[in-house]
Amino acid sequence: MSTLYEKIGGQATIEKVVDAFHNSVMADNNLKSFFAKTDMAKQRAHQIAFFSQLLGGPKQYSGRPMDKTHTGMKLSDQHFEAISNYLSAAMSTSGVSAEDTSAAMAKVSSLKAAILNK
Ligand code: HEM
Repeated sequence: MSTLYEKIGGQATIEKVVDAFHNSVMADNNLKSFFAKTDMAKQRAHQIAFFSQLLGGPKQYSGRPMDKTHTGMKLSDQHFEAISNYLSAAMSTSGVSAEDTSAAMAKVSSLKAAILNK
């Protein structure tokens, strides 16, 4: 059975998704300040590895776990929603089908409690 990672086009699609996602986040005045001190090249590599792994691709993520990464950011439901919406839109514009996008977003939603540290 093919994984979601394979279905959407593997690494190449995930790279496109992460680039479109980062462009949207960094153009949003309510979100970009969170990343003021972030090395975005490293962030890009970690996001690509993280999403690949989350969707059943190679286990190559070497960053921190989601709760530790987002500790102290005082994130709200609205922040999570805004980021999720950009991610979902980035998948659509990168050619991921509606069905695969919603399956991927279900996996992202399952991380909500850890990311919000709740
Ligand atoms: C929607 C689900 C989210 C996922 C799947 C996610 C995933 C990640 C990943 C994989 C990293 C890299 C960790 C590392 O390099 O060790 C990261 C870092 C980061 N995330 Fe998220 N994140 C999410 C939501 C959010 C939200 C809502 C915010 C704030 C609005 C946010 C802000 C950040 C920041 C600022 C960093 C970089 C921290 C640093 O510079 O060290 N994330 N995230």
